[in-house]
Amino acid sequence: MSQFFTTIASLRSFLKTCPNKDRRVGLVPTMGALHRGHLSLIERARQENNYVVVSIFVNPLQFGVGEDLDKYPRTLDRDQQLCQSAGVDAIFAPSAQEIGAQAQLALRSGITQVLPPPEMTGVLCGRSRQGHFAGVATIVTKLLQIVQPDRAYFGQKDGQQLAILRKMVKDLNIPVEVIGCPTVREPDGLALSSRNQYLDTPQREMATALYQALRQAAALFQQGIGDRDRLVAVVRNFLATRPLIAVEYVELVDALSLQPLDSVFDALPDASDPNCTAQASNPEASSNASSLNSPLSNPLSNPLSNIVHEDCGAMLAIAARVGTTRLIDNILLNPLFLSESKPE
Ligand SMILES: Nc1ncnc2c1ncn2[C@@H]1O[C@H](COP(=O)(O)OP(=O)(O)OP(=O)(O)O)[C@@H](O)[C@H]1O
Ligand SMILES: CC(C)(CO)[C@@H](O)C(=O)[O-]
Ligand code: BAL
Repeated sequence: MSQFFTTIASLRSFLKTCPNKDRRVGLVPTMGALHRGHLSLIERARQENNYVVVSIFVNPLQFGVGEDLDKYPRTLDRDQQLCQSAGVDAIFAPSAQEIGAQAQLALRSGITQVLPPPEMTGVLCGRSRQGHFAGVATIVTKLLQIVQPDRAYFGQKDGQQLAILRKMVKDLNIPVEVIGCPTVREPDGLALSSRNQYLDTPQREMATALYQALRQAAALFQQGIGDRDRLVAVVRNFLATRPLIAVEYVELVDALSLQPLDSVFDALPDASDPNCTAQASNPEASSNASSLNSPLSNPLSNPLSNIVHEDCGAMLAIAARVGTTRLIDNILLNPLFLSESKPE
């Protein structure tokens, strides 16, 4: 039975009743309107912890003025049922007042903020969504303080967010392990997203082009081409033929630092980062690897062969409007594997 909490005090009391010895708490932060992407995070948290907490909070701090805060889908009853079936122990669904985050940052929310480095927030989505990642970092810090989990789970679909939260946890010495989880897709490849609900039928059909375009670039990479301009061009050319799609950006960046790359092969591992230096013999990491059938995937001939963590390497990322709906997607390009769920 999933317990349901709307106050910080009641959630904390519940967590205190969980036996401390061998207690492992996994937190899955969400904005609700749960789908199979969220469920994959919950499933992973279930496997790795003995208590799973899911937070459901549509966070005003991370919405800009004119964005979709008011119309963002809110499906709490259904979310509760899904959490129940997925074996979630506690759902935390506070009001904005309870969490102390009533207003958007741009409207002077009056809250102490966590500001990620501008180098990471000034690129990709940060260019058009000013203040968004400060809003995310601030609320995630609050959730981590409230729940104090051992592990927190985030999707690779929001790759910039994942990189920024990894950096935040490291820089602020927050005692939690950030776990990145692969993007879950519809059978035609579209990344699951709560905002897909905004698409009408023609838009939904065309939205699948985002992933198809990324796959074109992945195919080029499989031939050993890591050059930024060529990878970006193949994505842009593919999308240019889709009238309902307006591209905001297509960029190749380092998946951890988010800095622009001229080539996939410039995404060198950070030797000080244990996430990036796990050996290829690590069975868990190796099992995530999907062969690229490329000479580059030969670990012996490849200087990046020790990069096995699923969100290291280069990230080829897209943001685009499909009609009026803004969608994002990305793939990881890494000589050893693509960290992607394949379309079913
Ligand atoms: N398709 C997906 N696969 C894996 N994880 C996902 C997927 N979609 C969302 N997530 C992850 O779920 C967590 C909660 O995301 P959120 O509630 O914003 O859902 P969303 O579908 O990303 O919504 P939005 O439409 O706002 O982008 C985030 O860590 C996000 O990366
Ligand atoms: C991490 C998060 C729950 C913070 O509000 C949100 O940005 C999301 O759903 O990705
Ligand atoms: N999953 C990211 C939430 C947002 O776009 O606000």
